[in-house]
Amino acid sequence: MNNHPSIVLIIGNSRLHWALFIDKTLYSTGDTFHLPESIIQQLAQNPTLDNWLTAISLPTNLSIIPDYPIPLILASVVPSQTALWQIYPHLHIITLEDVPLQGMYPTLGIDRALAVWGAGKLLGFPTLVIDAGTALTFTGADDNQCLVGGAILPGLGLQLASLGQKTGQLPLLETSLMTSLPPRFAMNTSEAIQSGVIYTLLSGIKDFIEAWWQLFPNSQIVMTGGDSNLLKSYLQQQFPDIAERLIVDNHLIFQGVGNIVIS
Ligand SMILES: Nc1ncnc2c1ncn2[C@@H]1O[C@H](COP(=O)(O)OP(=O)(O)OP(=O)(O)O)[C@@H](O)[C@H]1O
Ligand SMILES: CC(C)(CO)[C@@H](O)C(=O)NCCC(=O)O
Ligand SMILES: [K+]
Repeated sequence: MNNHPSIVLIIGNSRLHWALFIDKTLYSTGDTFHLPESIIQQLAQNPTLDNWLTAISLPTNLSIIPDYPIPLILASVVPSQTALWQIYPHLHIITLEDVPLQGMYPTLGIDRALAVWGAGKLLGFPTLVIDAGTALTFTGADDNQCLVGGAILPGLGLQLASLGQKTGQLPLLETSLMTSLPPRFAMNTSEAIQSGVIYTLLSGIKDFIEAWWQLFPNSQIVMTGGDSNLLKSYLQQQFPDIAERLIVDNHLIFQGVGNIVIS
C-alpha cells in the first residue's frame, strides 16, 4: 500500500479526537465537539477525503486528494456516539480484541488499552499511562506486555464542574483560566476551590507514580489527555523531580491505533 489515507476517530466523553493517517504515518490531528447527526449522514453518503477535511477541518497540504471512499477507524468509550457512526460505509470499530495487550478485563476502556499499548510500543514496557481527560485514569502494563491494572477518578474539569453544578454557592471554574498554582491556604472562593482540587490531585498523582515505581523502578510514565499540559506544568512547580521523569504525549492513543489496526 502507498498513499492510502484513513481517518481515525477516538470518541471520548467530552470531545472527539481525530487523526488523518497516510498509510501507517500519523499525518495530522485535531479535536472537535461531538458532531451533529446531519454531518455524520453527509459523510456517510459522500465519504471522500475532501468532505472529511471540510467537516472536521483537519490541516493538510496533500498535493493529490483522492476521491475514493475513506475508511473510518473508530474507538469509542461512548456507546451512544458509536451508534451514530454505524451508517458509515467503510467503518472499522476497534475493540479490545484488536489490542495485543495481555490480561485485559472485559470492561476495560478501549482508550486505556490503546494508550498503554501505544506507550509501551513507543517507549518500551513496563509503562504507566496517566490520561488526564474527562476522567483521569492510570493504566499500567508490565515487561510481558500484560495489563497490571489502574485506577479511575474524576478529571480536573469534572471535579470543578461537579462543585459548580452540585452546590448552591460555588462558581463554575474553567481549567482554561488556570495557569499558576493557587495559594495553598486561600482567602477567596475561587482560589480555595483551585487549591483543594489541584493540590489533592497533584499529591494523588505523585502517590500513584511512586507506588508504580516501587513495582517497576525504571518504568517510563507518560501523560496524555486534554489536561496533560496543565497538570505537567503544575507538577513541575510542585514536584519537579517527578515532573522531570514524566513524558507528555498527546497522540498516545493514535500511536496505539497506528501500531495495530492500519495495515
Ligand atoms: N479546547 C478544549 N475544549 C475542551 N476541553 C479542553 C480543551 N483543552 C483542554 N481541555 C481539557 O480537556 C479535558 C478533557 O480531556 P479530553 O478532551 O482528553 O477528554 P475526552 O477524551 O473527551 O474524555 P475521556 O477521554 O476522559 O473520555 C477537560 O478537563 C478540559 O479541561
Ligand atoms: C474511564 C474512561 C471513561 C476514560 O475515558 C473509559 O476508559 C471507560 O469508560 N472505561 C471503562 C471502565 C474501565 O476502564 O475499567
Ligand atoms: K458513563
